[in-house]
Amino acid sequence: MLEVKITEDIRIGGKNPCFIIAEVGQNHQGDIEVAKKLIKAAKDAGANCVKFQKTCLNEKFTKKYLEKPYDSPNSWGKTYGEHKRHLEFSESQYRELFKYAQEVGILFTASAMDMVSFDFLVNIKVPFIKIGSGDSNNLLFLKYAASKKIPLIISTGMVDKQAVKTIYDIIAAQHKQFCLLHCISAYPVPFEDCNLTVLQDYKNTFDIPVGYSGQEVGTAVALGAIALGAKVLEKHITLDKGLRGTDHVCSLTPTEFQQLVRDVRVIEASLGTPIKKVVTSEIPCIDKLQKSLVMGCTKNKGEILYPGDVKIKVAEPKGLNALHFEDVIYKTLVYDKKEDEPLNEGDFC
Ligand SMILES: CC(=O)N[C@H](C=O)[C@@H](O)[C@H](O)[C@H](O)COP(=O)(O)O
Ligand SMILES: C=C(OP(=O)(O)O)C(=O)O
Repeated sequence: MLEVKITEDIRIGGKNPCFIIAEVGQNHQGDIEVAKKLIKAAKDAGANCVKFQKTCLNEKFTKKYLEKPYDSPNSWGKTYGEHKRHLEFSESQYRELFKYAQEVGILFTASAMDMVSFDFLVNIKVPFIKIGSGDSNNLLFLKYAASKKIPLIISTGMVDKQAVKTIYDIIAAQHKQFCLLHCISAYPVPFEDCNLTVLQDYKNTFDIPVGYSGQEVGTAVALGAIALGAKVLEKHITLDKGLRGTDHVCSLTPTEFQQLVRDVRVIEASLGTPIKKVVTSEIPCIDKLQKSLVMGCTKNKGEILYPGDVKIKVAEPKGLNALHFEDVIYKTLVYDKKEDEPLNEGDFC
């Protein structure tokens, strides 16, 4: 499988650990100090990257859409435009956050919600750009993004497999430095809609790293994604799930995020090899509790071992591994043997 190079030291895919993105999105409430707290929380939780959402409102939305009333407990204004303006950081605020993330020591990026935002992110030199599910049908934008040759992580919510193949073809025509994330765009996603096994299909279809962007509640599904081979994992992070905003409900607190990262690393370590074998750590238990072949009764040299004469027990010293039961019966004893004595190679012929 191809690897995607994010920095000199960080690659996605292959045998590299899963790349974990803490998605701040708009959980900063439009407050740069909250945004900084979330950057620090992402770093402390062990995420590889912290991500925001960069939008140029007039590029992403029509004027009419921005004038639409947004009457919702999650709203920051009377209209959708007012709401989004409250949540959008300026370019200089983005630079400040980028610098802060560098000071804290965590990769920083954003999803580009339109071409103007894409150019801005290229300009400030983020290591890669995320394209969210809102653009999974935006073939013009995808072509544009591909032409810029910057690594991309692309979510695939709100479209079917045919469209995902189209996304793949568009980017792959330019380069293969991109990942596709399985994603269901609902806030929160009901568990039965997560369709996590899509990841297996992505893995079988595409020769690039695939991952998961999860909008469901909690961490269990994300961990399932790791077991299914996700090489990128994105989850929202929040300081408080009770805050105003559409995404808090499906976000993780800093403590939960930290637990998630820890659990991801445990699962990765535990996936190991598909070849079933006895491993070194089992030897003490083999020595202590694995069963072996012993005499079921006392018999003398020259007598035949019938099935009822051989028993399988935990013994000290050990006899032959009990898997050899069939090899022993109907053989002739070459020594006298007492009940419970182990049976070893050389004891019969
Ligand atoms: C599809 C997409 O962009 N989804 C994003 C990423 O998950 C979300 O964060 C939205 O920006 C958010 O849910 C919008 O909420 P509101 O409409 O209340 O600002
Ligand atoms: C919408 C986004 O992502 P996703 O589709 O993965 O939720 C985003 O990153 O802005």
